[in-house]
Parts: sequence; C-alpha cells; structure tokens
Amino acid sequence: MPSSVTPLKPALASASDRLDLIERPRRNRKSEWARRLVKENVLTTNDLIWPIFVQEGENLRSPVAAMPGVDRVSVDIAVEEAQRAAALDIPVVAIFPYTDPSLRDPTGSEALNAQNLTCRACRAIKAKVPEIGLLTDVALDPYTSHGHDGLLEGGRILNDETVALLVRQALVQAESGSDIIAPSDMMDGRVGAIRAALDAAGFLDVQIMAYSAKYASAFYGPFREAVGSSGALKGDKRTYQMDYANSDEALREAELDIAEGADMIMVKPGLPYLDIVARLKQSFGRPTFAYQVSGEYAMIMAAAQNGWIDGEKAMIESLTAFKRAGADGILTYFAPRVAEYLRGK
Ligand SMILES: NCc1[nH]cc(CCC(=O)O)c1CC(=O)O
Ligand SMILES: [Mg+2]
Repeated sequence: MPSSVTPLKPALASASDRLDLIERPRRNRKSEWARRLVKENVLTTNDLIWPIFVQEGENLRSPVAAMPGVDRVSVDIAVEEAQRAAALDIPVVAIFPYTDPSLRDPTGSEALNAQNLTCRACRAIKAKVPEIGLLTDVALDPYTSHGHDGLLEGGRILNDETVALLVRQALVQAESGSDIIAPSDMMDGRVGAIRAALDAAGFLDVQIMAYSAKYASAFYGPFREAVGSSGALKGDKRTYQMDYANSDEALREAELDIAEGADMIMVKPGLPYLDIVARLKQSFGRPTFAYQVSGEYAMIMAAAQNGWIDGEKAMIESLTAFKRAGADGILTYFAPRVAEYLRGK
C-alpha cells in the first residue's frame, strides 16, 4: 500500500473516549467534495456589476489613491474596460463621471447635458460593446459645486424641484443608451416620476434599479475622491440618505420604490448592511442588489497591502456573504478581479 493512502481506522483507541453524538456536523465538511456537495450559495460572474469611473481625455488612466487597483479612465479606455467586462461575462458596467470642476454649478446643470461624460461614455460603449448592460447613476452630486445630490436652498435640499431635474437627467441617459437607470439621490417620489417620463418617451424597456435603502455613510469617502466631490461637499447628506440606526425604515423605502415602478432594489453600503439585504429580499422577493462601496473596497485592499489579511480570500468571502444574505447581485470594484478568479477555477 503506498504510504500516501490513509488507512481506514477508528479515530479513537477505545469506545469510552467517544462522545455519544447522533449529529456530527463536521461529517459534511470532511473533504473538499463533501463541502461542495452541501454548499448553499455560489458566487458567479452573473452576480457582478462593475462600477467604472470616467474622466475627460484620451488614452488616460488616473489612479484613485484611496482605491488601489481602481483608475479613472478616459472614454476610449472605458470602452476597452467594457470589452474586458464582456469577455469576462460580467453582465453590467456602471458609469460614474469625474466632472471637471469648471463644469460644476449650484444646480448641477451638466447632469442634463446630453454631451456630458456619462452620456458620451454610454454612446461609445453601446456602439462598440452592444452585448453588455449599461447602468447609469441618477443624482446631481458629480455635477454640483456644493457636492449635494439635489438642489440646495438656504441649507435645505429641495425635494420636488430636484426630482424634476432627475427626470431630465434620466431621460438624457436613456437617450444615450443606458439600459438601467439607477437613482441614487434618495429624493422622495423620484422613481415614479422617472418611470412615468421614461414610459412617455417610449423607453418602456429601460429598467430602474432604485437605490432604495441608501444610508448616510462614512464608507463613501473614496468614491467622493474618485468623482471629485469630496472637496466640494458642504455638510453631510443626512436629510436625504437614511440613518444607519434604522431598519424598518428600509422596508418602507423599498415598498414605495416598488410601488412606483422599481424593477430592482438596492441596499448601500453592503457588508455592514447585510441584515437590510436579507430583510428586503425576504419581505418583497424582488431582484435585490447590494453595493459593496468604495470604503469597503478600500478597507480590504489596505489590509491586504499591509499583509494583514489575504485580499483575494477576503474578496471572495465578502462577495459570497452577499449571496448568502439573499442578494441577486453586487456592485463591486472587485468585479473584473473576481471574474478572472472565477474563470481560473
Ligand atoms: N449619489 C452618488 C453616489 N452614487 C454612489 C455613491 C457611493 C459609491 C461608493 O462609495 O462606492 C455615491 C456617493 C454619495 O452618495 O455620496
Ligand atoms: Mg425613497
């Protein structure tokens, strides 16, 4: 018998040393094949949405300091990234613009410009990579000089006036080829208003993924660096984004968005809010997504770069945790790396 073969033998010498257990949960974990057999949740490339930051210029990549491995890219490179995503079977890319400071104003008027970066990126990607889904964020913050998602008047964010602008922003995005409109602004009533406008304009097939439970969070810091709104932001977003102490409120928000026509709902941030993901999925049974945001990405990368955790393992574990909580998909900056990892398996 070759020495590498483990002989079958009783684990303990005498029966008296043995615990009298009917159930031994470890039996189902005894080997790789046994673990695979009882695996409950699996992460696949179908679960991934890749957020991409775009900037002006040509053949340009600018690293985002707080997000190692993530670059802001010019539109031509964004097209190449979309091609890479399609080749990796990633279903959707999400476009986020770095707007030149000279184009930012108090009303975020650049958001309504059909020639803005987001719209140009959409058209360029649609033309070259028609097989990939395109998601665009609807909110004014990449375009306002004050960094808020809505119109600001005397220190207040105006709801209904903002919604009127968001509707127009959604329309220019749909006209540019966006397949999924994702309102991230947290104004009341925006989903219904956007749905009605899309339908009236004939965009019956354009989907809405509502950022339904979006919390006022410290984990968005690196994103604001990436889109250049951190320096601009005055105050915080707590009068429109949710209080992280609340959970029932997320149910009411999601209920409203669904009633107003959201095709998909989203929770954001991700990992610290898995309880919300689970509650929404169980309560509504709708396609439910989570956003593993910039600060979550930064934490994993920073610890990995210090040699404190295994970054690749933490990446897969964190994304599988979203699946376990009930998420149908995850917006994650790890998307291309995970897709490559999954392909190699
Ligand atoms: N409304 C814009 C928006 N859309 C996505 C994010 C954050 C994404 C991330 O941190 O990765 C933000 C920032 C914010 O609300 O301040
Ligand atoms: Mg709402």
